[in-house]
Order: sequence, then structure tokens, then C-alpha cells
Amino acid sequence: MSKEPDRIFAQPLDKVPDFAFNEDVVRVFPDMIKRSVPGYPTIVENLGVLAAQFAQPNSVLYDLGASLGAVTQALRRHVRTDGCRVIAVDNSAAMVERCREYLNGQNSMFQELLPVEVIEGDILALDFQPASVVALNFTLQFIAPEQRTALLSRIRRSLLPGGALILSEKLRFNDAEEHALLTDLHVAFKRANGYSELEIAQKRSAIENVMKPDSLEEHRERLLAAGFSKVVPWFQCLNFASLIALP
Ligand SMILES: C[S@@+](CC[C@H](N)C(=O)[O-])C[C@H]1O[C@@H](n2cnc3c(N)ncnc32)[C@H](O)[C@@H]1O
Ligand SMILES: O=C(O)C(=O)C[C@]1(C(=O)O)C=C[C@@H](O)C=C1
Repeated sequence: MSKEPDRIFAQPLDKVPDFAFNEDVVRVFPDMIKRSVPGYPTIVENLGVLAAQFAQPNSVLYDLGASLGAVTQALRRHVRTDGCRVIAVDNSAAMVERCREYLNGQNSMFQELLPVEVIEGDILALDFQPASVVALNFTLQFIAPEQRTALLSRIRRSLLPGGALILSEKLRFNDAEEHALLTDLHVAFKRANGYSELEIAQKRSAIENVMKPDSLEEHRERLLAAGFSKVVPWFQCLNFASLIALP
């Protein structure tokens, strides 16, 4: 994985463009996400552990919005169920190209890994195959809010009995005081990870039009409306959380 440090917002910009998963972001993405999302390494590794509990023989495991394939690699480290294969999907050409390189490197180093197919495409247009695990790791927040329920309904319909959706997201909070406190603590987390005030402020304006977090209550209601029977939060660090949704 690239070790290049994220300096994307380090210099003052006349106008901060909307955030995009382009070549510049791809180059620094492992550093960016680790320094921006509290608990990210724990979530990714344990997503593999959780997935192993829900994986059903001869089924598909989806990594939706796979970026560089961190979740796919965790699935390959932990899932040992017979006949499983991973389908990783992302609509950023730059991400997909680099993701394929990393996974090919993994293929040549280890034997008996789950087969992986990396698809460059829009998860909103995906024809889902019967799946036992679907991971949306910090991806739903980038989908237009009015399209989220339909996507989750299609995922729900593709899930096999015994399977699960694992959904990780940045959260907002309905209680203004709680929202302000956890937002401040997230800024402190970024500062402690070496981001300057300028970098933090410019990143905030870059993502505000493209990334729309929901509250835990909104997630729960939407998942139930999409046909899931049970929603169980399994991780929260500051304003970032991960949920298990059962069919
Ligand atoms: C924050 S990143 C996900 C991080 C990744 N899952 C991980 O754990 O390292 C969000 C990803 O979702 C992808 N994405 C956003 N909208 C998408 C869509 N409609 N279809 C496919 N991928 C999408 C972006 O290109 C980006 O790579
Ligand atoms: O909330 C922020 O400030 C973030 O930087 C979050 C976030 C994310 O949750 O995906 C946004 C974009 C990058 O992909 C990395 C992290």
C-alpha cells in the first residue's frame, strides 16, 4: 500500500473544489483515511472477523465502494467458508486500477485466497447476486440521500438467510450539544494526527456538498424500511460507527 502522506489540503486554495476520489486522493488514500476516521483500522480488521460469522457456503461477499480494497483484504484474511468469492465494486477508475494492483500482489504472495473480482461501476446500477455478506464501509454517506433506501432494499433482497449487511458511516447527532462535542473531538483527533487547522477547514468545505451523514436513528429507520429485521451497532469511536443489519 502507498505510504505517501496526505498533504492535499495543506496549501491555501482560492476556491476549495468538491471532494472527489481522483488520482491525487488515490495516491494518499491509505494515509488520509487512517488519519481522518477514528477507529478505521479496528473497523476494517473486525469487519473480516464479523464477516466470517455470516459467510455462507458458495455465496458472494460484496465490498461496495471498495476503494483500494482494504475490506476485501480483511475478508480474505478471515473468511474460510467453502466456495465464497468476493466482488469489490467502485466507480472511481483511479481507485479500481490501484485496487487491482494491490490484490494481484496479494494473489502472488499467498495461496488459497478467496477469489476476487474487481468491478469498475456504480453500485446503484449493480445487478446483485445472492450474497451472504455485504460491506458498505464509509460508502453510503457518498450516495445521494434520496437513493439510499432503494439501494439498501436491493441489498436486502440479495441477502441469503444467515447473512448480514455491515454498514460503517460517519454520524451526525440530533442533539445539538452531542453533535458539537463529537465534532470538536473529531477535529482534535485530526489535529493529533498531524492535520493543520487549514487542512481541517479546507477538507470540511471539500466534503460538505458530497458527503451527507445521517444520524443513528435515521440509519436504523431506513434499514428497517428497506426490509432488514434487526440493526445492531457493534462499534462507535467519536462520530464514526459501524452497524450490523440482519435480513
Ligand atoms: C470513503 S471511500 C470507502 C473506503 C473503503 N470502503 C475502505 O474501507 O477503505 C468511498 C468509496 O466509495 C466509492 N463510491 C462512491 N459512490 C459510489 C457509487 N455510486 N458506486 C461505486 N462506488 C462509489 C468512492 O469512489 C470511494 O472509493
Ligand atoms: O469527516 C471527515 O472529515 C473525513 O475526512 C471523513 C472521510 C470519510 O468518512 O470517508 C471523508 C473522505 C475520505 O474518504 C476520508 C475520510
